Amino acid sequence: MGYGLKTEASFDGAHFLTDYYGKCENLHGHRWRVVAYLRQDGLRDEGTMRDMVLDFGVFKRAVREEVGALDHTFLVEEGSLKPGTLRALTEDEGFRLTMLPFRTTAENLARYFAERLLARDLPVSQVDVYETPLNCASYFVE
Ligand SMILES: Nc1nc2c(c(=O)[nH]1)N=C([C@H](O)[C@H](O)COP(=O)(O)OP(=O)(O)OP(=O)(O)O)CN2
Repeated sequence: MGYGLKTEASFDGAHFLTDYYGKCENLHGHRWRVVAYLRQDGLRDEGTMRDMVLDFGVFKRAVREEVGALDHTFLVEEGSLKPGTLRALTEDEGFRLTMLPFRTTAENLARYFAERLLARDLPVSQVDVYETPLNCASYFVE
């Protein structure tokens, strides 16, 4: 028993999968769709958020901020590009990179967003990341 909220945001970006043998080893782009779920046993009992899990406005702003931070960036797994390549992309070309300490799979991105939202004290229960309209990975918070 309990209550849930759901909201979503999307971001455009580029990535490639390290150690992947197939087309995804090449640099390519996605419009990633991120769906976040909150779950709580009871509702707030006082104040502006009485009888809510959380104000939708607070929830959607948090998700938009976390997701928007990656928008129009190149998601790069740390250690996957040579230092000279990184320098050329950032210093010479001025491209915006998001360095991540994991392989940039939809599964890892779902966990990444869940952890970022949990760090904001939101009662996150699940994050889904759609890499394409039909393919989705989920991370569940126990
Ligand atoms: N479990 C996962 N599998 C794959 C991931 C992933 O994150 N988790 N990622 C990829 C690639 O990033 C790739 O871009 C997406 O793969 P794919 O479904 O093959 O791409 P398309 O939808 O463009 O394929 P179509 O050929 O158009 O069907 C691979 N796997």
